[in-house]
Amino acid sequence: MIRAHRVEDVRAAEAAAMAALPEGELMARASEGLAEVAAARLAERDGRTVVALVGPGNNGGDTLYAAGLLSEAGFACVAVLVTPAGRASVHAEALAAAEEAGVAVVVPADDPAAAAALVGEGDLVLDGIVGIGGRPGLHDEAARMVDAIDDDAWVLAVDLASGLDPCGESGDDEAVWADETVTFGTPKPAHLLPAGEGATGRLTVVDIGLDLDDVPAAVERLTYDDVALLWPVPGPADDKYSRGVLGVVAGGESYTGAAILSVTAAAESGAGMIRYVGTPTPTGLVRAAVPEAVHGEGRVQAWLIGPGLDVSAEGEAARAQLDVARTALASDEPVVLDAGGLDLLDPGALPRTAPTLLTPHAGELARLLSRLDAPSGARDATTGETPSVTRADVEGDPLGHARRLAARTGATVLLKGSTTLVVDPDLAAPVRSQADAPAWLATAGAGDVLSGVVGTLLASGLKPLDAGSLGALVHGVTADRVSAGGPLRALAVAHGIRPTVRDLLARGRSAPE
Ligand SMILES: NC(=O)C1=CN([C@@H]2O[C@H](COP(=O)(O)OP(=O)(O)OC[C@H]3O[C@@H](n4cnc5c(N)ncnc54)[C@H](O)[C@@H]3O)[C@@H](O)[C@H]2O)[C@@H](O)CC1
Ligand SMILES: Nc1ncnc2c1ncn2[C@@H]1O[C@H](COP(=O)(O)OP(=O)(O)O)[C@@H](O)[C@H]1O
Ligand SMILES: [K+]
Repeated sequence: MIRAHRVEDVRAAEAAAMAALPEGELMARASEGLAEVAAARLAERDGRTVVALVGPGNNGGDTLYAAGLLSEAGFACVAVLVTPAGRASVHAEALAAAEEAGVAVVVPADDPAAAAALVGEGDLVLDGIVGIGGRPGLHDEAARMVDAIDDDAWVLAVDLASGLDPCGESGDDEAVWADETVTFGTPKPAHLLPAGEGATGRLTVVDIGLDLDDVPAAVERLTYDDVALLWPVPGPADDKYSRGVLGVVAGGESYTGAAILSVTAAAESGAGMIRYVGTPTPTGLVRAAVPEAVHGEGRVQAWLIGPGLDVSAEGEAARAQLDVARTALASDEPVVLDAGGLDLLDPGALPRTAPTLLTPHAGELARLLSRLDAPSGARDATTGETPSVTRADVEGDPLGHARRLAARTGATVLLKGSTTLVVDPDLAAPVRSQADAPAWLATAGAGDVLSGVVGTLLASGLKPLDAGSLGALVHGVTADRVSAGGPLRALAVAHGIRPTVRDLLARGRSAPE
């Protein structure tokens, strides 16, 4: 698992490490690690010239020391001091060391055009303007130098792309857009959250000896090796019931395909048993496509409610299906609520007592929050009234809105997107953030497949945070394999889950202790 820590926890760990080390040792470790990565990238790209953009704090200090090491290694290095008071406001010892090592020093205020021209010559640019002490945004002079970076240069952000909010709460509108970030000790939240990861680029962590093992993370990302740790693997004493029965209320006469996709994905994920509840057309299709599923109500360990479900459908069969969904929601069984099922959430019946996982995309989350916010609880985007929350609002601040929905409902919220966030209703718990899928997965029916995977995991007894994030990881990795760089269809992703889980489990078995 990749764990990103809060800035205050990083600072405390740095202070503890510094107290036990000779002065300057931590910064030396950071700058040596940074210079090593920079030298490797220069060698890969046959680069010779290094431009270091240097700000006023320790981030600039790291960068100056690294520039000195690169100069000693034979690269042509220029330090551009993007600080209001030029030389006077940069890390003095680091500046002296850099100059001693042969780094040329330029103050843009003296001649902005000449400084910009020099910046444009860098094969590799070290962004050392600000790190974890930075506020979002760049001042004008820094922005001018960043604009002068050549399109072909490799931009290496030091600790954090300058201009980002280190906490990853606010956007990246004015940040440096790095090809790679070399961070120290541990990732920071901005590296893993939608508000920062685009500007972060490839993430490389340099170990500087911080001890954060027992410090709770702010953001977590599951990796391949977590599959073997978390995936429910049956033992000799298991039977189909003990492994977890998943009830699926999905599909209707309008959207028949969603039922097949979610039930297929559940079967491919290894559900002990699937009980499907549908209307006649999807029922016939599920019988043909997934003969393993049984039909009708019965005891389950979790319900998946909603893919392709039309809550306004009329007719006896649709009403009977919706009755099952409402009874399941009112029960004390775990529930995954997806797509149309989200419309069944009754604000008066929240929070549910049992584990509950909501799996909206941005538009569904906006619609649900708008409905829950409305005084009557009845307003809906489809009525023509202006919703209080729009899709654009959610896309502008996905984490904030996922947290808001989790707080409002007491449920775990999985917000789908190119980065999928899973937020626990205990807002102090780490946020899970998964970004494993190719953009080819943005295709109709992909969400139905995800719901079948997470439903199976919830039925097997995983808590919603694990079920959601593990499901998103496996869904994304499967999509990547199925796509192999080209188009994919949702049904192919569903069929790819079984071999993907098998291979990820085998990887866990062969991993060294
Ligand atoms: N604390 C430590 O022991 C270590 C810190 N390290 C480095 O130190 C960095 C943190 O250093 P600092 O706490 O000095 O903070 P930074 O160097 O990140 O920046 C703080 C300075 O930048 C100014 N500033 C903030 N936002 C700005 C903006 N948007 N535009 C322009 N100026 C802005 C502040 O007024 C302050 O002077 C880390 O990111 C890391 O690179 C590493 O050397 C490892 C050890
Ligand atoms: N740009 C993207 N890159 C990677 N994955 C994406 C991207 N856009 C969407 N996804 C993923 O594709 C799936 C789409 O789900 P959803 O919007 O519910 O589709 P549908 O309702 O048609 O099934 C989600 O798992 C989401 O995380
Ligand atoms: K930086």
